[in-house]
Amino acid sequence: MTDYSDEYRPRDLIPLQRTFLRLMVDRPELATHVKSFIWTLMWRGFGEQDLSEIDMRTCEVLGQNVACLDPASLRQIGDQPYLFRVLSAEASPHPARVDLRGFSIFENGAAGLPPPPRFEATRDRFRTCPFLADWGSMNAANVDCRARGHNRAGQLPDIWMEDGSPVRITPDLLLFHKACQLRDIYWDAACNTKGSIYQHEAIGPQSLFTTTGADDHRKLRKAVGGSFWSVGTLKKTWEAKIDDLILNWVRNRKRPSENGKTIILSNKTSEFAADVMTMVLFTKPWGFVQNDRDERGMLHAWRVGTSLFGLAVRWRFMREVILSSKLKDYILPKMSDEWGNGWLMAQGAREISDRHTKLQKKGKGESVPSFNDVLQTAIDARIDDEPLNDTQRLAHMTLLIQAGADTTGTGLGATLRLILTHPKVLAKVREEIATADAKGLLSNPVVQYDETKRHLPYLSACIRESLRLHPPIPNLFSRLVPPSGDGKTIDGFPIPPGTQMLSHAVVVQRDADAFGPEPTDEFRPERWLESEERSARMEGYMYTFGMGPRVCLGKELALMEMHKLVPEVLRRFGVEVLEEGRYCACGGIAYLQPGLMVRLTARE
Ligand code: HEM
Repeated sequence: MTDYSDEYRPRDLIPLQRTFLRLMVDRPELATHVKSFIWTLMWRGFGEQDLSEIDMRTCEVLGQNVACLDPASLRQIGDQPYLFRVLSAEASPHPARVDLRGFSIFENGAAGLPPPPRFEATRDRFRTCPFLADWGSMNAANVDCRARGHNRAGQLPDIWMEDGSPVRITPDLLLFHKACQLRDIYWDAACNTKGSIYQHEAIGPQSLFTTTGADDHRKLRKAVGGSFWSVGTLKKTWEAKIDDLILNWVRNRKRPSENGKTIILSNKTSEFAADVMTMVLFTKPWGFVQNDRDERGMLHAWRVGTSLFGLAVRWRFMREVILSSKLKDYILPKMSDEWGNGWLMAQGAREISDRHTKLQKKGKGESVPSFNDVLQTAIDARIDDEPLNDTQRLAHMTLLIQAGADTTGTGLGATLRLILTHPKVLAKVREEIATADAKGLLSNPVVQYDETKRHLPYLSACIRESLRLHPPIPNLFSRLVPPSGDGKTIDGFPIPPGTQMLSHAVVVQRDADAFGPEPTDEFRPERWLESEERSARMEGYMYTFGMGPRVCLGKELALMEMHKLVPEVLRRFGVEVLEEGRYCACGGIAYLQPGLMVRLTARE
């Protein structure tokens, strides 16, 4: 019998797995004892062809027995008949696994569609549309269903490897799911390059978010980031203006025609956040609050559009064929549109042009007020002493509205939903607000950011807990291990050069080692209040706003909005929840679907 021991080296997964397969081939009777088999890091040293052969072999030996079988090669999945054979075998792979792999944006992307089909439907989909299986580029979409699946109790946890080893989504893309692994991925300056799916023009010119190279990103971030986004500047320059918006928002809700009326509160919070963004960008908000509506359907278009956006960047066929043809005129938003993302871009362009006119007048000595908004910082920004051009400025403005409006709105809506649907939590929050109010610790008419943090610790804990449990951007943000070099080791796992590494907030923020011992899929604000030391440790594991050099630019702004509007809603209104909706992760973003439907009644 072959001696396998020389190839068996703990932690050295490749020889280990290779050896294991040889053992199974030699002694197929042992395969009946195998319950689950997942290839990990198996591709190193193999070409695609070899991988396919290895998979064939694996499926032959293990396909009939194991409950969870994960082949190694995923490219050209549609051309691999053995996969269908495995899928249709009696002992099929774990359905959640197949969901994860075989599930595309088509099934999963659009709101309102039925829940993800099990592998039967997935298999049918491949039969009819094998070209959908361009996994090399579409892979990332599929992890969305992990977030969704997680809500369907019991489906996903068992696909994680107990020892924390990464889950391979495609041959060169690894998903890490332990919170302790995050720092090694996102704080490593050598890996601050984003994967190639960000390099596309389907969504316009490069912005902070789509800049892939570490150096280019650093320069752009330095130019358009900076102290503007610090908590100190935001408080000094913008908090009073945000107060005005909150007062308007509250006034709308208190109008006789509105008081006691059924509303979708989570949509109203998004409208508020959208106006904060447009105000911070251009000084004068675009009217979401003033007109008490989703102006030009921008929020709606954003939610619907992210599925297309996801498809455009991840599906090579879409990106390279469809969007390079005339068809793109029918698919992508246009500046001539009267609504949605097209209108957003057109309005952004008008704001920029209007600003140039005003600055020219100022240059001629006319009386024009000074601006201290984001647009002004983009006009003043320099990269290597060169100003940005207007296309770059517009890309920046568009990105900020998209990145900061509905995301923060979802953060607000989800926090209110979780508080309102947990009666004990709600009672504690109300009591905390009432006590602080009675002591005169909360400003009137609008609570200040610092006051909530200092005097409403339980409410602050609710916000953190909501951001942990229901992150508004449950997306995959990949970083690249330098293609040349020795690769990298994370948590003891060797990662080959050229690998894309990523994580997912929904998954990682349920890691019991980081956020336990309380059940991590439950809303327990108390976990943040046990001790400062524990709370700081958990904060270090939070991935909701990303981490490292590409951490969210608007994190402090989003937190400020949440620490102001949430207490204001709860102290100004009685709230009857008519339909709580559900947290829905879709196309890389999340929102409440169909929404948090409530009746607000003004309190004296
Ligand atoms: C609760 C609300 C928000 C959440 C959950 C959130 C989440 C995130 C995450 C996870 C990233 C990191 C992406 C990566 O690693 O590549 C990010 C980046 C970014 N966010 Fe936010 N964000 C929020 C609000 C905002 C706001 C209000 C703004 C407005 C300024 C904003 C602007 C940005 C920008 C510009 C980036 C790209 C930063 C870079 O690559 O340098 N976000 N956000």
